Amino acid sequence: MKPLALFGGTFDPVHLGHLSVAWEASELLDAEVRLMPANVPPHRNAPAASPAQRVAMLTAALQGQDRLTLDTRELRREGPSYTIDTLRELRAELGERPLVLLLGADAFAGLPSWQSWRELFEHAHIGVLSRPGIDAAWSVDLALEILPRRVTDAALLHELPAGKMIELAVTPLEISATRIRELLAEGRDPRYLLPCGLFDDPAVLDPYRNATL
Ligand SMILES: Nc1ncnc2c1ncn2[C@@H]1O[C@H](COP(=O)(O)OP(=O)(O)OP(=O)(O)O)[C@@H](O)[C@H]1O
Ligand SMILES: O=C(O)c1ccc[n+]([C@@H]2O[C@H](COP(=O)([O-])O)[C@@H](O)[C@H]2O)c1
Repeated sequence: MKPLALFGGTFDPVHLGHLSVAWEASELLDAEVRLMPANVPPHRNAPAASPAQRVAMLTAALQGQDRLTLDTRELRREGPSYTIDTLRELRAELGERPLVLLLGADAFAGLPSWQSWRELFEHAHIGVLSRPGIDAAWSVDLALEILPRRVTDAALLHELPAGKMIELAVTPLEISATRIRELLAEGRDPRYLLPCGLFDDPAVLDPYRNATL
């Protein structure tokens, strides 16, 4: 069965790195991919843009195609947006349909600090997206949990609802939201690091202009 893949993030703002790796993951996994903004990202400072502003940017970014869609379920939940809560909810909705949680290599390296992280595999597979500049070294905890779960054939993820891990070698794009926020705060214009839909409304990037970082 075709998997549903979830790509969670702060998206403060969404950039071409996010879109490109999500698009390639959808091709490599033959999966529907949903971008899912976190309301209160658990392990970082509050985003500069509000949930409504981040949704407006994501909506603009996703125009003109239907392979990548938006899932706003975490924005309806108060408190830290723990991924385990989202996966429990989705698993109850999906029955046996395969679910893949997509994580950049940096987020994946920090997985053992996530809420109930081992339980994530009861509800989903994990797809790890390569990211430039991120060392592939895993902590012992992570390696012990992951190595028995690792597969290289994406077709296996269509046959089981959850429990496997796959590494997805995507085109390296050294773009981060941090760098984009820095450029905008300096009064610069990171036009070609961002999806062109974000320039339809000049006010959409205001949360980052003249900001104190
Ligand atoms: N260029 C990229 N290549 C691969 N994965 C990425 C890239 N940018 C972001 N990701 C992944 O996208 C997910 C959401 O990331 P997030 O919204 O925090 O973006 P970010 O660019 O890492 O932001 P920030 O610089 O604010 O931390 C994470 O799993 C992250 O690892
Ligand atoms: O569940 C957790 O404990 C947890 C801890 C850190 C990050 N996450 C999720 O990981 C995704 C990427 O987070 P971030 O901070 O890199 O944007 C986003 O969906 C977060 O909600 C989840």
